Amino acid sequence: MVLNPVISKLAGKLVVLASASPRRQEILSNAGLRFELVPSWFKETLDKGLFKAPHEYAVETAKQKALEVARRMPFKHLKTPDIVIGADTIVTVDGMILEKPVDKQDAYRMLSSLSGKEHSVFTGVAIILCHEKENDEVDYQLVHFYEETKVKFADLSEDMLWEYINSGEPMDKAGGYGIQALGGMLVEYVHGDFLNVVGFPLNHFCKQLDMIYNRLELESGSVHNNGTHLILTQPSPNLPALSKHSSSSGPRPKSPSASQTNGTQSSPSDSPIHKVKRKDTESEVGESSWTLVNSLSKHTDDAETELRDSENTKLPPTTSRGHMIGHNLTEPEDSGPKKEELQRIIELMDGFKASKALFTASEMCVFDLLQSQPGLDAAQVAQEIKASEKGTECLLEACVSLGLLKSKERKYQRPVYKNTDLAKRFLRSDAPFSLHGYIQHCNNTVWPLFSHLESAVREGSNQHEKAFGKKSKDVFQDTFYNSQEIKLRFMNAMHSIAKVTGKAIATAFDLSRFKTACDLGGCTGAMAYEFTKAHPGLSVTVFDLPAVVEMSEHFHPLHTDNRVSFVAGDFFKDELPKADLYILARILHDWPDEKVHILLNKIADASTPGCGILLSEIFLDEDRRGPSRGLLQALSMSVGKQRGATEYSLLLESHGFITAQDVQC
Ligand SMILES: O=c1[nH]cc([C@@H]2O[C@H](COP(=O)(O)OP(=O)(O)OP(=O)(O)O)[C@@H](O)[C@H]2O)c(=O)[nH]1
Repeated sequence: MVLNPVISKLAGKLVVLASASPRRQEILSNAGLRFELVPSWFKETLDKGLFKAPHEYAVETAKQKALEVARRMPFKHLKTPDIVIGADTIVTVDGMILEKPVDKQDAYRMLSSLSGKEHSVFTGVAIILCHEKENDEVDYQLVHFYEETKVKFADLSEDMLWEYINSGEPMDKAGGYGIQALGGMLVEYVHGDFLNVVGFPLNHFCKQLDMIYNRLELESGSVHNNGTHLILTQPSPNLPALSKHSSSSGPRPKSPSASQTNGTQSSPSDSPIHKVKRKDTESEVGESSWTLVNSLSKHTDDAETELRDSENTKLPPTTSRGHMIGHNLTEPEDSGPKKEELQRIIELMDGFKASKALFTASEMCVFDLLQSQPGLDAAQVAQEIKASEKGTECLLEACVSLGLLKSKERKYQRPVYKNTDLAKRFLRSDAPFSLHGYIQHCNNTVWPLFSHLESAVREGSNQHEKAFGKKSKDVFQDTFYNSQEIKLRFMNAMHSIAKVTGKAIATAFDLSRFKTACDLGGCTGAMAYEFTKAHPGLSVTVFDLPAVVEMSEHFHPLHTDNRVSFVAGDFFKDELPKADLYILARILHDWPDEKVHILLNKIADASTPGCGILLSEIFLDEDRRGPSRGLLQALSMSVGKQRGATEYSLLLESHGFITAQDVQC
């Protein structure tokens, strides 16, 4: 029996703790985790000046410790672990990073700098999930996070300091003290996770395991954390007769009681669903980010977020590990371009080439072909897709470098190609989680719009006319979408996204009290089917434009479920079907505030107390500096608007809905 069910998810897996720290070993084994100990050989010598914030340094060191072990084990231990855990603890005070003291004098300098002051303890943690491939290569999926705890020291007399140093305790401990032993006597208070100070943030670790094993699993696989949030809201019980309000398009008067009822939100500890948490209060659990690393390349799509997050806590660079020399508060001299900086810029410059290679391979049905005929060489593929041999070879090689295809070298023969697991799961057109439709939309609609980005920025308007020769005001109703082919393509895109994300959205909240739902703009019904699959007592009405409903039949002939029905109408003009729960998945960002008010007004009119709205969108950070995915999408949006959680909550509140729960999935 283990107390935490997520720990039990690791039973039967080869879990490796890449740490020599006896405290980390003790914390994890006390929690019931069974692991093998392989201390990391990584030397903690990263240049602190490269990091904008101390936690970035701790996280990077943790990553390097874990990666070193993950890479070494298959060769030196002749086995590949399933999971490798690395950690690094540092102390920060007065703009300095303190690690383990190198000698007594160093310990004295550290401890006297902590005397009478509050300082921060950061532990960066890296969890590496290793996936062995058929060709003996290993793919590494990297999850990393950090935790911050504030600790205040009492004023320390010289006698106390030296007595403590002479005890020998400080020497192998970050900041020169061990809070769990004699060092505890020096401490006035601790704000945050105590075990984080000792060397391992167990609670945050379990939450991450939960994310990995319970929350992000999509049937047989997992999805990348992409910054999509959901809000579940319900009308404030203190607003009487919601449905009796006039249906004017303006906001309803805000109820002063609406925000008070927020106090009843469930807490992260008693529910898997996190309560609404603003960025400025998030430090209790720190930040987490996900990076996918394969054996050849590193996709750092969250690097930008990390750099942004760090800007609030700039540290001057220290010159050596944990030493207090070099209180340099001025900018360091520019020593020329750093490898990491250049790499980031090059990744950005090349990003469009990677996208276009993926789109082209997908359009030319390369992934479908290699699914039905794995092991073709470039000439055979070229013949099948009716393309030049030279061009095909380049495309196949590019796809290999992007982790979409695998190639096998053969003696005196040309290499042969087959799909990677990623391509099998997401890129072939008949895969259950196929993104083929969405990729086609990106290639044929989004790409042309982005090629006119400069005009869009200059003119502040959408570039449909330049890109497609047709003006577009209302993308869903105007001439551009009147073509059957384009409409079908758009529906295909929405269908594939709904299938990939639907289960996570449908299961993010406890919806057991809702019996009927209405998926507004529910398109092909893919999302509705995920809801009925996940909730046996729920019936869902898909409400969408007549032309969409008519064509939706193409998408669900095999999945007929009598709990999913379709109603045709315009949600801005027509009466909405009655339901206990209204689903708004990827809808509101398409519209300006005036239109959103019209729609929310109509939902409020159709609602009775106890009804809810489930909102799924990419939420911008409160400072609107991320996530990039949302901000980049905004560049090609015509009339819509990307918003943050607070902005959405205020819009909902102005129509009498309180934000009950917010969850990221
Ligand atoms: O109050 C306490 N604060 C810190 C510690 C221990 O300090 C070290 C921090 O060092 P690091 O993160 O570099 O880890 P290492 O010991 O070198 O082990 P690795 O092999 O994992 O690099 C850590 O051991 C904390 O437990 C403490 O005990 N009390």
